[in-house]
Amino acid sequence: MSMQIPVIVVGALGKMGREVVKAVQHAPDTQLYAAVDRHHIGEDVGEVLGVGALEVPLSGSLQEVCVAAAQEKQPVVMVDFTHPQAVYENVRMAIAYGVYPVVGTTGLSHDQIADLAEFADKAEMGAVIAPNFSIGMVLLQEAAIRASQYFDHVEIIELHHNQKADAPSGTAVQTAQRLAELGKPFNPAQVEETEHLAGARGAHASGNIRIHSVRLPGLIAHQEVIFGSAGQVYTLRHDTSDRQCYMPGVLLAIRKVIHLKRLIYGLEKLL
Ligand SMILES: NC(=O)C1=CN([C@@H]2O[C@H](COP(=O)(O)OP(=O)(O)OC[C@H]3O[C@@H](n4cnc5c(N)ncnc54)[C@H](OP(=O)(O)O)[C@@H]3O)[C@@H](O)[C@H]2O)C=CC1
Ligand SMILES: O=C(O)C1=N[C@H](C(=O)O)C[C@H](O)C1
Repeated sequence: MSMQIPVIVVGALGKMGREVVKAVQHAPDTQLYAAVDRHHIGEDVGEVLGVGALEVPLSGSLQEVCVAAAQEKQPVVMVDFTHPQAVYENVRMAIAYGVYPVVGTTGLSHDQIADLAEFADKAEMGAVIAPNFSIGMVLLQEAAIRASQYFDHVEIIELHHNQKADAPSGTAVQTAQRLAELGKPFNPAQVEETEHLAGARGAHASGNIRIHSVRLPGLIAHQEVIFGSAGQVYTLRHDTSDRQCYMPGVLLAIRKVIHLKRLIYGLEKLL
C-alpha cells in the first residue's frame, strides 16, 4: 500500500484549487489522484497550470472520479474549493462513495452543514469543513474570544477581492458565531437608530454582531474585528498576501480527516 494519501482536488483550476494541486504534489505524504474542474477536460492539469506535466488529466465528472476512488484499498480524500452552489452536492457525493471530504468552499448554510454532519455520522465517515484554513485567522478568532471578556461592543469588517461569490465571508460568519457561543449580549443599544440607506449598518450576524463586507480589486482576503468601550478601540486584523497561507491547514486536514468518524467544522478543532 502506498504511504501517500491520494487526493482529489475539485475546482483544481481555481485560485485556491491550483495552490492545493501544487501543495499536494509537493508534500511527501500526499499524491494528486484526480483533478476536477469545468474547463480543459482531458488535458494534463500540471500543463494547464504551467507547472509541468503531472500525468493527471482534468476530469469534468466528480462522480466518475469517486467511482474509481471507491475501488481503492486505501482512503481517498476530496478537497473542494469550488462554489457555494456546488459544494453541498460534492460533499454528499464524496461521502456516498466513501471518499473523505476536506472543504474550504464557503457559503454553506447552517442547515446544509447540519445535514452533511448527519450524513457523515450515519456513514461513520470523517469530513472537515473550515471556512478559513490559515493559522493567523484561528489566532485572530482566539484573541477575539479573549477580548470579548472585557468588551461588550464589537463589529466585524471583512474585505475581499471582487471575484468573491458569497457575502459575508464564511470566516466572518464563523467569527461572529464563535463570539456568540460565549452567550454574552453584545452591542446593547445606546440610541434608537434609523438606517437612511438600507445596509448602512451592515448585516446582523449571530450574537447581535454586525458584519460589513467590502469587495475591491487589489484585495485578497482581510478581516478586522473591532472592539470598543469608553475611551478605547481595540482592533484585531488579519491580512492575506498569498493563498499559500492556507496550504498548511489544508494539508493538516487531509492528514487528519481519514482518521475521523464524523464531520468537524473549523480548523481550530484540528490543532
Ligand atoms: N477555507 C478557506 O481557507 C478558503 C476558502 N475559500 C473559498 O473557496 C471557494 C473557491 O474560491 P476561489 O478558489 O477563490 O474561487 P475560483 O472561482 O477562483 O475557483 C473555483 C473553481 O471551481 C470551479 N468550479 C465551480 N463549480 C464547479 C463544479 N461544480 N465542479 C467543478 N469545478 C467547479 C470554477 O470553475 P469556473 O471558473 O468555470 O466557475 C473554478 O475553476 C470560495 O467559496 C471561497 O470563499 C477561498 C480561500 C480560502
Ligand atoms: O473567497 C475568498 O477569497 C475567501 N473566502 C473564505 C471566506 O469566505 O471566509 C476564506 C478567506 O476569507 C478567503
